[in-house]
Amino acid sequence: MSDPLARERSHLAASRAALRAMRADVEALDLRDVAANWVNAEALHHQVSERIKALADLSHTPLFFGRLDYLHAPGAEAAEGAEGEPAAGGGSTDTFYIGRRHVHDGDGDPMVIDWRAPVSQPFYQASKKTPMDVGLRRRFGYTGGELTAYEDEKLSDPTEAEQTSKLLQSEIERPRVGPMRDIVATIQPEQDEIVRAGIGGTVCVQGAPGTGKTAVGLHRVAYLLYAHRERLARSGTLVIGPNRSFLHYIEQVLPALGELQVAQATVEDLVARPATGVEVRGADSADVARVKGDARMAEVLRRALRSHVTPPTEACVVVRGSRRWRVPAYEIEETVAELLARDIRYGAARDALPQRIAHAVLVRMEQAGEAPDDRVQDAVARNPAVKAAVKAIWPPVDPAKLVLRLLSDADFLAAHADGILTADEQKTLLWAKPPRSVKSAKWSPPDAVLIDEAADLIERTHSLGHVVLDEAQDLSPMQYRAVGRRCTTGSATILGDLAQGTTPWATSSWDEALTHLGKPGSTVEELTQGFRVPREVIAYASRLLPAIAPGLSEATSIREAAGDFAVRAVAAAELDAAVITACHEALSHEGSIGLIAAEARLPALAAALTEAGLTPLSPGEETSPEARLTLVPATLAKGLEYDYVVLDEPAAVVDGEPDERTGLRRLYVALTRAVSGLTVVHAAPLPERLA
Ligand SMILES: Nc1ncnc2c1ncn2[C@@H]1O[C@H](COP(=O)(O)OP(=O)(O)OP(=O)(O)O)[C@@H](O)[C@H]1O
Repeated sequence: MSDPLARERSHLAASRAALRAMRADVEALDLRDVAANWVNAEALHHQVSERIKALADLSHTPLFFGRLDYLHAPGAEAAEGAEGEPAAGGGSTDTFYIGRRHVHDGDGDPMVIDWRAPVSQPFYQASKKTPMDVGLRRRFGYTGGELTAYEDEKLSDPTEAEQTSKLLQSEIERPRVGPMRDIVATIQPEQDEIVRAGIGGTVCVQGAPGTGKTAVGLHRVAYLLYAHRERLARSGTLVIGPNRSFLHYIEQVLPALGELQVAQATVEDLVARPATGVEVRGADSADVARVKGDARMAEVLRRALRSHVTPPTEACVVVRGSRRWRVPAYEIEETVAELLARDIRYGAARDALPQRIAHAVLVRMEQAGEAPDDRVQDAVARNPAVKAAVKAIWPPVDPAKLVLRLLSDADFLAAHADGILTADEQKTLLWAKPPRSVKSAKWSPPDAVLIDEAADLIERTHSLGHVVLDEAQDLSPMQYRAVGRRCTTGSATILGDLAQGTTPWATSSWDEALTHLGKPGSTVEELTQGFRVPREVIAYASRLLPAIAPGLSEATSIREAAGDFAVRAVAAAELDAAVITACHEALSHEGSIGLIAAEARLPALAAALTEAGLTPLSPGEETSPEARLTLVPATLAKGLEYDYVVLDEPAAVVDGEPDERTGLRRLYVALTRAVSGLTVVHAAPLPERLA
């Protein structure tokens, strides 16, 4: 077989056979004798069935997408994950095929190396300048699961010129259908650096629209799970996104990379039941939400909580048998002062107090010649007199009740907010009509965050091993704190774009956000290469940058296709019809279509679409060849992308927001969703900067 393509195809066939054999091996496992008891057996069966699922050979996802021929066998450290004699297919012992998962033959020798293994890294990082001991890098092209092409770079050959990869380019240009897909075959060097950054540190990524932030964050989770599997299996990982439709859009990326265990949530989910026990049914005006989301609220809550601690006024007298033991008030007071000064969690201090009082009793017993042991101390700690004293001094506090009182009792609020919040701010916080109970209160999302903060002051929140926070620019300081306390002992990947901040409290600096997250001084990386938006379209959208985020650099576009771009002015009476025409035009192309419009325009557009026989999908709903058009409220467009975008009435999108800057940022988001074409249709004048 001298034809290289035929040789590669035969390696693919052999690898697939090896994968089938691996799966058959697992399926054939006899678990009856291995598991000692029923619970073990259940757990084992579950593990095995997960493993069988993970070993499925998916015909539409190529088993490998690249190959590296090293000049020398890689050292032991680099070869981790590639143990055994490497693939024979390439004829050399230093040839490695790179794929989504590890595949080995019957002797345990690798046929395909996991893209996350150290040996695979040069596939993403090596260049003519730094060949990383790689002689040949080969990329494979597939058509419907068939290996049909390959492309070589002789990295260590000085006579060969650096060239851009056609396969890479066609992958980037490929039309989008359905949910987000992985980019494992084409991760770029600057992206790879973020993906493989160590688990110890938090990384923050600022990037213009379409620079791959979301993609990088998801691949980073997959990488960390590979490199620190056991640790993260114990502590857990979580991806946080702005809303359900966004999470739905990204939910298949990690499973496609073989990672089925990563939880996903919105920030609202984090602090909703069961974390706080309250149901969110209300909403706040921007003014109220801004004060509630301010970091100073943390100090108000802390003060309010600690105000429940009341120094004892009388001695604690414990009766045991015929004897009475008396711990004087001043002694208990000293203990209380010491616990307060230690600044441990309110609940932990409350748990410690009975033991401390009991210890004081024990000291007296010993002084009286008794020889009490630990059991006596425990019994004294549970004594009704001690319990009553603790209840009076350090009463249990319910976090929701604490927040309820702060928001309804002006004096209580003033007592703890004076010097922290202005009188006006305090007034803003107070409910006009205080609810009667925690249950009947119409809690808003910012309230739930306050309750979550209070709950953490009482009892430490469980920390995960790694958290990815996407669209991070939109969080309030209090929300950052809520995310931060979920990774106090772990690390985080923070992804966002300051120009796309559309909440009134959107952050203006990553350093500030990182401080609220509890990760001050973490590295901030910037991505500027755009993979989504065509050049002309990104240039048009970037006209808004000086107004919405001065100082941020414009994204470049590495897409070769110029893209379709049109701005159409029509008479007001023609607007709906012109939008429908633009949708029909878009539908004549391949791929997904997004019609983005202001909330206020949705009913009219939905009616016009229905009349035209076009039934639109909702954001996050899966597109299919029959249904490719989604009607997207501008408020939900963030993070999503469509091949063709029709943008309805920019002025209405701007007017839909409380202030102009937020409106223009919303418009910037809407303008940057298109992969292949954008048509702007308007009747009202365009915002000045676009006109
Ligand atoms: N290295 C790459 N190879 C191929 N496609 C890529 C690459 N990086 C990103 N993309 C694609 O570019 C598009 C934009 O990526 P992504 O959504 O991650 O960008 P983003 O920076 O999060 O954008 P936004 O700021 O709009 O949320 C996606 O379709 C993604 O798959």
